[in-house]
Amino acid sequence: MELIKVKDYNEMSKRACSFIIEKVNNMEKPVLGLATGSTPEGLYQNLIEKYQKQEVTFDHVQTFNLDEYVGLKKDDPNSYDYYMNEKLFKHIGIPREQTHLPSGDAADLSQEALQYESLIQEAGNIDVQILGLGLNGHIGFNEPGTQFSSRTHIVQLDESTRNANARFFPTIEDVPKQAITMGIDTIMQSKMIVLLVSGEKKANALSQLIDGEVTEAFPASILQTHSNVMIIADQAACSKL
Ligand SMILES: O=P(O)(O)OC[C@H]1O[C@](O)(CO)[C@@H](O)[C@@H]1O
Repeated sequence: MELIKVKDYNEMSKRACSFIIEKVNNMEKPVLGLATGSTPEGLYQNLIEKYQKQEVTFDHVQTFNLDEYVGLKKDDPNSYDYYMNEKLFKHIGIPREQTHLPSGDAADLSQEALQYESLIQEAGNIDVQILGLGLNGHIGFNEPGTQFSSRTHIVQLDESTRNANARFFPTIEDVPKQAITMGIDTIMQSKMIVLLVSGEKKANALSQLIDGEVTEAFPASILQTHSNVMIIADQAACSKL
């Protein structure tokens, strides 16, 4: 794993943006894996600015998001579909049919999970997967205890994850209890992984990811075994290393 230490959130976002643009501009058909949460918002803002300055285009790009809440419709302001559209897709001229998220309101969620896996394979797998880091070591919505061999599946969200994400919802009761997420093995099949980590509250998790044992009790620890991982982390997040 390569660790790039940067000053703060802005630097992290800019660094990630330059890296993605370099890939997108130099690949014929790049396949990007995207994440939600607060961490990548700065990256997406930077990408929008670069698009507006005509330094990058996205019409040849396909995207696959990590996860989606179960039970929310695409137009629900708390769905990840809505988040991605508002914070990135509608600003960068990417054809919506080239963007993919698992559908959290599919009638048959198991079938949806299988189909999502097939779509990723058909696209030739993910070239660069952007990841955030959960406080408990989750990646995507793969909570502690998830098998490393997992593929796209339905998960019960930990109370700690529901609490951490409650800030986006009117009340904690409104936070869904389930999600559909790429599995750990799905994420690990990405050719490259870029993990973004910012803030002091992530410092313990980052230290455990880098120096802890590889265990299903801390899902992100599996990244130690991937051959091409770049971590871009700010000073606060690196404070326990
Ligand atoms: O970036 P945040 O908001 O700290 O979230 C970290 C991770 O947790 C999730 O939001 C899921 O809880 C992921 O999508 C994200 O990568």
